Amino acid sequence: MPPATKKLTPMMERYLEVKREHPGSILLFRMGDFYELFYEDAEIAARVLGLTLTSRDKGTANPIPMAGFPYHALQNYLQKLIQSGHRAAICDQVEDPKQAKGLVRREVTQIITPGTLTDENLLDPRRNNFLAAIALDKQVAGLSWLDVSTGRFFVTEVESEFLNDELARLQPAECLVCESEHDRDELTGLRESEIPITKRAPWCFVAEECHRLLLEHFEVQTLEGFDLDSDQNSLGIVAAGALLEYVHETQKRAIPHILRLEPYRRGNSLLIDETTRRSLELTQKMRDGSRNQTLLSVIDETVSPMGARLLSEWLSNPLMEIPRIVKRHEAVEELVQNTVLAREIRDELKQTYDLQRLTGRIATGRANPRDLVFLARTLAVLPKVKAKLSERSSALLNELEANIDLCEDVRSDIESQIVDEPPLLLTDGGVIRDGINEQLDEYRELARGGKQWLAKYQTEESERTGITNLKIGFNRVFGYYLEVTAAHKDKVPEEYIRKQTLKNQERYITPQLKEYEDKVLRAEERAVDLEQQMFQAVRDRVAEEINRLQQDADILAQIDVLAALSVVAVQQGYCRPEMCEEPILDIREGRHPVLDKIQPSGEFVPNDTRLGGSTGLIQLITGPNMAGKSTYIRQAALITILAQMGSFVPASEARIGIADRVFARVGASDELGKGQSTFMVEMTETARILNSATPQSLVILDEIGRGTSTYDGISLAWAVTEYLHDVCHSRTLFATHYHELTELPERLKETSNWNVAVREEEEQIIFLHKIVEGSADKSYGIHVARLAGIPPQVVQRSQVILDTLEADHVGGQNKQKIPARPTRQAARQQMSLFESEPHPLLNKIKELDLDGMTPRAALDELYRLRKELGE
Ligand SMILES: Nc1ncnc2c1ncn2[C@@H]1O[C@H](COP(=O)(O)OP(=O)(O)OP(=O)(O)O)[C@@H](O)[C@H]1O
Repeated sequence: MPPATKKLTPMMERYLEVKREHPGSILLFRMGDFYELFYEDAEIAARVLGLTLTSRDKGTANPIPMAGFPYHALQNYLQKLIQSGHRAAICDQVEDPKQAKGLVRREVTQIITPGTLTDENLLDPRRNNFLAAIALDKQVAGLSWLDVSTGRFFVTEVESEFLNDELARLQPAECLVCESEHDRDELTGLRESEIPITKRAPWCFVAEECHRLLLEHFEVQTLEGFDLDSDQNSLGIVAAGALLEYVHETQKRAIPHILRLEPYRRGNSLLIDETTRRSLELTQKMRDGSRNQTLLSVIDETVSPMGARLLSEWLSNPLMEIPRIVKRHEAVEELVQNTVLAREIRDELKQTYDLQRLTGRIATGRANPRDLVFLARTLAVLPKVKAKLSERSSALLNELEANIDLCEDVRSDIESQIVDEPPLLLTDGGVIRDGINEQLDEYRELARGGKQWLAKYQTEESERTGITNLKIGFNRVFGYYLEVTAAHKDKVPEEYIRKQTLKNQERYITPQLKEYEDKVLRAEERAVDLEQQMFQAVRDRVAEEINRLQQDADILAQIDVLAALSVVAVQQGYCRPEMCEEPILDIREGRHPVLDKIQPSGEFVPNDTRLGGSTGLIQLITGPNMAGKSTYIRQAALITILAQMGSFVPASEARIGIADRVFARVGASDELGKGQSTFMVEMTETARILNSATPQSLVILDEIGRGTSTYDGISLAWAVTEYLHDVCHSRTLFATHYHELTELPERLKETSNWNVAVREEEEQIIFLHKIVEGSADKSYGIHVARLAGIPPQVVQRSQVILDTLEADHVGGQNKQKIPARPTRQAARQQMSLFESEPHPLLNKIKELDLDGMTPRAALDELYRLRKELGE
């Protein structure tokens, strides 16, 4: 910031004023054709955006650091700023510099933050970009989330302990919290996550004010119409109000496309906590957070961004009510059976644009001419989709078809006025069609035909006055003029007004020429102005129909998802699951959807899974490392989730009892950075399962108790299984290496032993990946260690130790001592046998023709070899 004593120019004064009003944002200050940054902002921009750092008032005692970029590169630089975790305030010139008296007025027209992006260049088309807000009470949290680009706005209240699960589901791009609540324990998870947090002043979270803001925005007297009771949902309303306040502040314009506040009820969908979501890799890979090789990536066959976002929502919120699930299954089935229909519908959907985000831009007045044309093209698809869906047998497809609003009026408004291929920018002109506005046609005619008129005027005047060499010229000072040489001076008519006298010529103007000049010169400008007005009128008219457009967007998204699921079902050979209320899981020839897709066709070994009903509730799965235990237990969870989201499942047959929650505790997650030990994390997660699992839940456990001493581990795993059996009574798949646990089925009637078959061939183990009844007798861990490249010396040594331990275990009393390990030298020699080149004598021995030698010759050879060795 500048030293107080320094006298600044009025523009820099304005800059500082705006900067003070927007603390925490990088200020992009429009100056002519550039956006300029000053002081610390310039230094940040130089670093983050790679701009050259220069200075204003160079050579003075206090030069101001400065950096800038051309205005048309704004989107590019904004993207980099946002991605590097900054927020940007865009300060534009809000009056025409030509008409400005004095300094051009500049105002911040938008604040860009990660959660309030609306520009399509800054958004991932296949993901929602949620802004979330949290309001805390003692045990409850109000949570609200909104995608400003589409206008979808939700609210809920959750017990604080489930806040992280909800955030993991939503993956917001930015989260608002009250600055006085920022450090509270409930927000530890949020603080440790990568979600950018924006602290807001406590006044943004005042309940009455938040409530008032919502009423005002939706222009309603009460929120009951949204199925929200102000009292019961007060914390949710605080969060929603605080969120809306922030959106107003950053968008700086009306946001009429936010039409509804939808209450979200946690209990209505299958609950999947944060750990489970991560462990099962539903939408993100555990290791790097990428989308590749996740469940979402293998089922995402959608052809539109709206469909892609909805599919991800369905996957994140699988349903609980059978009729709703079955309705989706029926629709998918109809499309599976009619692949031609599915293909044709998808071909139509490929012609659509992102209707939800287009609508958002239209409503906020940010739509450009192309957006309107894209909207019209999307609407043009509606009658075709509607026709294809007419008279279908499934209820959902029928319902969607019936609700499609063709919006022909909107489309004809656009098509009748806007050209088919308009320029991106209104200022380029040529947006509105010819022949619909006389004034506009005249301007255009003038602009195009101006030169012809001048030529005609010149000829006419020349003939009329007899000035044969009369010429029309133009200069910047007084525009168009008629030029007469000295020889014809006396023929100049009275009405000519002399403007300039040169050595050999005189220059004149006439009222007609001026009138025409005025028209020609300004025609283009006026045409553009008029086009702008006409375009805005069309846009405003379209904006009045947002409700209908959003409904169509939602319908197209659903059709896209259903068609995509049908394509997956056909391509991957999925079956329609039968849903039931009883807590059973009966999967025939089930496959892991991701591995099945990435492995070469036919290599994945299908397995049956049967839990509940007459079969026991709990399966203990033992078996060698690498055999496929984790894969098998995860596939059961993934199949349940797929079924409940409305998809077909990778199996030949499946009967699935609705699950209220799916829990997966799989391996050690990398929480060490968060100050917790691996074992602590494992136990915390297990505690959570035991405290929340119900007889409707499905529990997937992989290796409980591994992070502590063997006996502690076994004892914990044992007791956990008993608790799940006796108290939770949940369907459970438990993969373990503790063979001791295989005694459990003798004591717990709902428990059975399973293992993954392997075949031993000579030294080799062949993994068959087949789950069979009974317990495994060996782990083959050492074998797997060898496959993984553990040094042979370690492998051998571990085999010796294992043999001793096993003998102990079997022998009971007479504890054997683990044999001492080889000395270092011996170990080294042993190593050298494994690792270095074979000794040259070995080859000589190998090459001896023993059968062709006499005993004497053999003895001689032996002496010779020994001598050589001695040397
Ligand atoms: N049913 C199957 N068909 C084909 N390949 C499979 C199958 N199940 C597992 N695999 C392959 O075996 C690998 C190991 O599987 P998985 O991780 O499930 O083994 P595991 O028994 O849990 O091992 P560990 O006990 O070491 O964790 C998988 O990455 C996959 O490549």
